[in-house]
Amino acid sequence: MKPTILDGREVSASLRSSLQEECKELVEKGHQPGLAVVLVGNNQASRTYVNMKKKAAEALGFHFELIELPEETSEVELLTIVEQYNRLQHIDGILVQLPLPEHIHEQRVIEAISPDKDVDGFHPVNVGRLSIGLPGLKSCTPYGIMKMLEYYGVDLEGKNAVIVGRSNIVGKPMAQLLLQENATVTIAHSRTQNLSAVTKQADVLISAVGVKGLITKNHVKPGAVVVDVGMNRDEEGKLCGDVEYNELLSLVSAITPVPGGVGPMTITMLLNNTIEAARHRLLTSAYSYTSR
Ligand SMILES: Nc1nc2c(c(=O)[nH]1)N[C@@H](CN(C=O)c1ccc(C(=O)N[C@@H](CCC(=O)O)C(=O)O)cc1)CN2
Repeated sequence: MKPTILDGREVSASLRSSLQEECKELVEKGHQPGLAVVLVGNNQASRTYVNMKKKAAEALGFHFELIELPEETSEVELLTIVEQYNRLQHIDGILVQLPLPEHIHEQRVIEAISPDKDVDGFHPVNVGRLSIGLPGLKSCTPYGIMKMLEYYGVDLEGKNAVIVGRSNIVGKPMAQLLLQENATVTIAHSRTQNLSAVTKQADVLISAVGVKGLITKNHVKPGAVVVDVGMNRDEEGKLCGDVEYNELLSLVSAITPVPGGVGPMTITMLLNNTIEAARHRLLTSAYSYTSR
């Protein structure tokens, strides 16, 4: 039987149309959701992603500000800008595009963003809240994967979920989200012994490593659901994931393509988080929207 292709563009289109309605409601209440994105330096891929964020945010009706800073920007200058945006009442979400130039300490910058405006979900307060099941802003890529699995009706209850990769941005929050849905979760990583023996246990296998061709048919149990978070380039410069997609089509029950799988969900969940942040600030803060 043909596998279900987990189509991130389709899921994104559906979620974005609901988010557009939610944005309209907030505007009618007197507040336009505001997103500020900071781009430091000349990384071309980062510039592409930031432009995609701008286009998506404006299409929904958000107020969007792009703060472009030169490669030589110091950490102190960047921290000062983040602190300014923390105080701006018309800004609900702040995102600093990663990676940052090497002379800037990424974690210090992440921690400078107010947790209430941390639409990437990377601040330790949000990470901690996720780990104990409290509401908070969630990391966009794993949150998007959960939305995708929900859209396609993938049952997680009691299932073996194996995540390959233990990054703070994808692997670890992915584990927390799957655990919340009662999956039995394993995180494999670069020191895992006999990786294929571990991944073959997976009903749901998520690869978030960034190594082209890492996951082959020898790593996958027949009928598994496979989610590819990898963003790699092949010899011709074409975008590809961690998973040997074509080889797995006859083996799996569902699979994400690259491009067109997880990637679009990352930006959709950023939009979702900005709306969540705006709603939360509207409910909890005493500030007046007229003070903009
Ligand atoms: N502050 C952050 N920095 C980075 C994040 C992040 O979530 N927050 N994630 C990645 C890059 N990223 C968003 O910033 C991102 C990557 C890829 C896509 C995407 O839609 N990819 C498309 C293909 C696009 C292309 O052709 O190049 C796809 O997979 O279909 C969206 C967002 C690192 N930095």
